[in-house]
Amino acid sequence: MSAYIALADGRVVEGRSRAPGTGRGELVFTTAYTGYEESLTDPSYAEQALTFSYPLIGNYGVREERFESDSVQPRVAVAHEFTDDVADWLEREGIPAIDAVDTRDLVTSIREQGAMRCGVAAGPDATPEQAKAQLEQCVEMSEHTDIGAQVSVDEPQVYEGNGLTVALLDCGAKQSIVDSLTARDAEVHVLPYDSTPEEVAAVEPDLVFVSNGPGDPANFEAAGEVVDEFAGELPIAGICLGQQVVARSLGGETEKMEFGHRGLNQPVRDLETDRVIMTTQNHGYSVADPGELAVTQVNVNDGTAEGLEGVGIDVITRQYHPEANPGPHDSLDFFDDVLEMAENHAPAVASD
Ligand SMILES: NC(=O)CC[C@H](N)C(=O)O
Repeated sequence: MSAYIALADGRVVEGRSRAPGTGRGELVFTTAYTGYEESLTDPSYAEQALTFSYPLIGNYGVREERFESDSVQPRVAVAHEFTDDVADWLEREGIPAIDAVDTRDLVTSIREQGAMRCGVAAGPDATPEQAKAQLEQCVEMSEHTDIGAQVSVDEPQVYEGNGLTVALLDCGAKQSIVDSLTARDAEVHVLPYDSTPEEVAAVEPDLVFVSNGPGDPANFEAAGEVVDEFAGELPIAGICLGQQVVARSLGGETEKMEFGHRGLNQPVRDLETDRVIMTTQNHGYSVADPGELAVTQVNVNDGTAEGLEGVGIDVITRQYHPEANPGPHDSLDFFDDVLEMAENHAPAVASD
């Protein structure tokens, strides 16, 4: 069965349909060699077409306990070869999947021209024209202004715990972030991405935590207002989109990267200890100006900001994914550090 990927550069790439349908999104690639279940369920991939550069995807099956959310998040999946397990899963989820593609060539195009819009058509009756029609409807990432609503909870959800209370602004949070906090006894209130400062204050948090999420951080204004309201008063943490939202709110700026960082072996140097750790990443924007915050960690490959900290205020953020899933566990201590910051933040814990 045939499949077509129409690229914004005018090319149409032919492959084999492994799950039928049409779709569109920003074509990006990940170099992750494991963790396809986690990547395919990571809400940060919403509105994207995900290409795996690793040639065989699916060789250890599909197990729900490894999912980061309850559905497949990219709009399209592309690989050199998908196993039947993964192809069947994507078909059940209605996500077009295409393999038998020269992914080395596709990745080279993305590296040279940047992440680009694409449209796909896959299945017995698929035609290049259908793929091109999808491409025509495909908008730039920053134009998905309602993307938060697609991935956030509608109503607050509470994970009970005996420790500190965390208000987690769910901009498309991975389950592992919640799990990393509850594993450290925190009571986690997962709040809608557009919660007001009053709604956040109502849970009496010891820590405000802005999650990862898809698309342009400029489209998460409400989360920025929460940060603006509480910075200096309550400790603040952020991961990935969370770092970007926090930086923007505190006088910084973000910019779109050429093709982003997506993989499991991005080296990050801590400027204080000079130690290098391997990190999991999945982002297409970066913090170009940290505003009031100090850059404490940088990417060894391109020098982009990987960690930010407050100067005189309790803020710690990371551009990479300390929760891993998939990927290395080098930076799990981030969760200990932010909870310690919250524990030591003098006015946060009421003494009746
Ligand atoms: N994983 C994330 O949180 C991604 C953040 C943002 N959507 C980006 O692409 O940069």
